[in-house]
Amino acid sequence: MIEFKNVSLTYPNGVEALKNVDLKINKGEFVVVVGLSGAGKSTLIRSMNRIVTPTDGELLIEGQDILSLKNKKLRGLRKKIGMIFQDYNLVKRSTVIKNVLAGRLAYTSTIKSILNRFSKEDRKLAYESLQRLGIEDKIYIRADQLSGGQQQRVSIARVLSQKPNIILADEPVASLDPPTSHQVMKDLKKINREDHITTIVNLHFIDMAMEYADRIIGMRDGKVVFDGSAKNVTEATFEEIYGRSIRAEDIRGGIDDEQNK
Ligand SMILES: Nc1ncnc2c1ncn2[C@@H]1O[C@H](COP(=O)(O)OP(=O)(O)OP(=O)(O)O)[C@@H](O)[C@H]1O
Repeated sequence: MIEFKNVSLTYPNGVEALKNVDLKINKGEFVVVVGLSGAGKSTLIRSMNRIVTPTDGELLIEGQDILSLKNKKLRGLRKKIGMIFQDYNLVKRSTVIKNVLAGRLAYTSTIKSILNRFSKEDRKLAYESLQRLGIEDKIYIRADQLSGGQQQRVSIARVLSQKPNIILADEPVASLDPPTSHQVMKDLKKINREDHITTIVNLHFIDMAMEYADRIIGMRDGKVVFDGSAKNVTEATFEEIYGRSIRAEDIRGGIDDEQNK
């Protein structure tokens, strides 16, 4: 379980990005965090693997307050949390398999990783992760030769090979076209269902949030202003979260294109 207890984060420039956040996220949940740009979604997600550190409150992961973790213990936390970014964060000039094996780095000694001596088990796991994403045929292709959707799938395979307990995805579909966006969300949901990995995804498209989330958390101005089952969410809920009416840019669309494929 992940538990935020009265968590606040003020950046050094004085911006209060999180204000008294209280949240409990249970194992295996698929949570989508929505809100306008600047609402604090990235800060919330990045707090959980301490890319940023809240300045107040307690943040418990499996009962442990992670806010004071340092060095080895912090690396231990990050080993079990997979992160997916909008821009994929791949080593573009490396092959797909090398990028996926990077998910094993926390389990491999520095010398072995420099020499590229990953174990047979690690290679098998990396290959199986690519298979689950349906891109095993790209194994020896350089990452920068792939489409955006394929690159995002490589980054998901890298996270899978890390064997995480939690996946954090920060706007994973923001750079993709509508049909590819749906495919990536389906991949994330499938992994969540099959492996029971707690998954927290930031999105700013309301139709995708409604389509894929079990639970939706709405943020505005650093605060959690909505938290509930996706089943009970309507356009009016988003208008309340956003504090304005819905616009075309809030909708990804494309679900029909995907179904017709
Ligand atoms: N490193 C930083 N230093 C100072 N202020 C920051 C930093 N990162 C984010 N902020 C500010 O904190 C607030 C919340 O930003 P955050 O990126 O968490 O929001 P968001 O909802 O993810 O928005 P977006 O979708 O635009 O990334 C914003 O006002 C932003 O300008």
